[in-house]
Amino acid sequence: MTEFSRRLVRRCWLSAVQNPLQVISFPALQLHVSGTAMRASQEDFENAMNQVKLLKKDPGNEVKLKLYALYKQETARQNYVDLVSSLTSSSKSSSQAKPGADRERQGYENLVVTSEDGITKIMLNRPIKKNAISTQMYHEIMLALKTASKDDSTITVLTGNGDYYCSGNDLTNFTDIPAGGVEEKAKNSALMLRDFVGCFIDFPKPLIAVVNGPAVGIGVTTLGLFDVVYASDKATFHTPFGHLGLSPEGCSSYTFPKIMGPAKAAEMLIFGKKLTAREACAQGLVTEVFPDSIFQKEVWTRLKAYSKLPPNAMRVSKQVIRNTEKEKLHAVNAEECRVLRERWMSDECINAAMNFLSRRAKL
Ligand SMILES: CCCCCC/C=C/C(=O)SCCNC(=O)CCNC(=O)[C@H](O)C(C)(C)COP(=O)(O)OP(=O)(O)OC[C@H]1O[C@@H](n2cnc3c(N)ncnc32)[C@H](O)[C@@H]1OP(=O)(O)O
Repeated sequence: MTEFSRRLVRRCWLSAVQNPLQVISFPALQLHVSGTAMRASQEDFENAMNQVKLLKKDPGNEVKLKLYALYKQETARQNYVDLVSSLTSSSKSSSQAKPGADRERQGYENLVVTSEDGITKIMLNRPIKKNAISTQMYHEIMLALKTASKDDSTITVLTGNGDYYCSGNDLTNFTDIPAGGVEEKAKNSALMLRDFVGCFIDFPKPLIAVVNGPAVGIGVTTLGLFDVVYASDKATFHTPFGHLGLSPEGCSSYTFPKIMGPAKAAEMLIFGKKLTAREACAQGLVTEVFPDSIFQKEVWTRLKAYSKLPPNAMRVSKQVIRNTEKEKLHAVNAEECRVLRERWMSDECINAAMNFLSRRAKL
């Protein structure tokens, strides 16, 4: 271990232990040598990362998560470039809609929300991260759903920008540890998840998923709470909870066995079997699959026709279909969040998240 990397690792650890909040805002791994700010080179940084992996004494989950938070800050400049690039691609994507005919809702950082032809479209707009849902996005989606539930559109659509529908929970969400430590983080996350899933359970109008590409984790589990799910034949459906040391959410522990039978649900939710769009359709999770080349055209033509049906009849029909289940779904949601709160503090879960963040594991 070089003197440089020893100092770098020591500084990360000391900061993490002494002042967790300061560590989160620690400037991207700058060292001060003889009064001059010196940025650690990529090589120094990678050396330090390797040394951390070789340490004989485990520094504990909390310190490890903070080290990875610092690791993510080193990628901040890349994130800036990525964000600009996602802005460019979102303006390309929204150009599919007719300019002027579309009422775009402002104020969302990672969503594009539009209303046209009686349809409110909520598009996850973080294509560079495969539409992984950051903490801020959870709040933005909740706000968009609450707003859509009261607007004058007749149906609401959730879709993704870019090649993915959604890669699930952003695995860096757990590197942002508050002063109360991992326990407080797990408690807050469970509360947020409960509210988030609650918005889908209570959504009063027809809710349609337009699954434009692969869906992972919570991007899949919540599909059981949609009224209709259309998928491109490029979409896949993956709930790798076992691999991540996690357990099911989004009411999937109840909706999936109901939709596809307990054995098929267990293969997905316990063993993480990934389904193709056609398999998901055969098992009832997806309503209809379209060839990718005609997916957008076919789906939007159909949705525009549906949106012209009498809105009150659609609303009432949804209520008749779903209302008897609501109480049960809220109870399932609460129990899933309680179990997950424990899971998030487990070594199995923290190690899996760190393996992904250190680029040692992908699905
Ligand atoms: C906090 C409270 C709520 C919690 C609710 C519980 C929810 C649980 C879940 O959703 S579990 C599922 C979590 N998701 C994953 O495990 C997916 C992880 N991602 C991957 O395995 C891969 O990225 C991939 C298979 C989705 C795509 O692979 P590939 O096509 O090779 O692309 P990249 O890996 O290069 O991805 C590009 C870019 O996106 C970043 N990224 C993708 N998915 C996530 C993610 N879920 N979280 C964070 N970041 C993600 C990836 O790191 C790349 O970023 P980079 O360019 O390296 O900066």
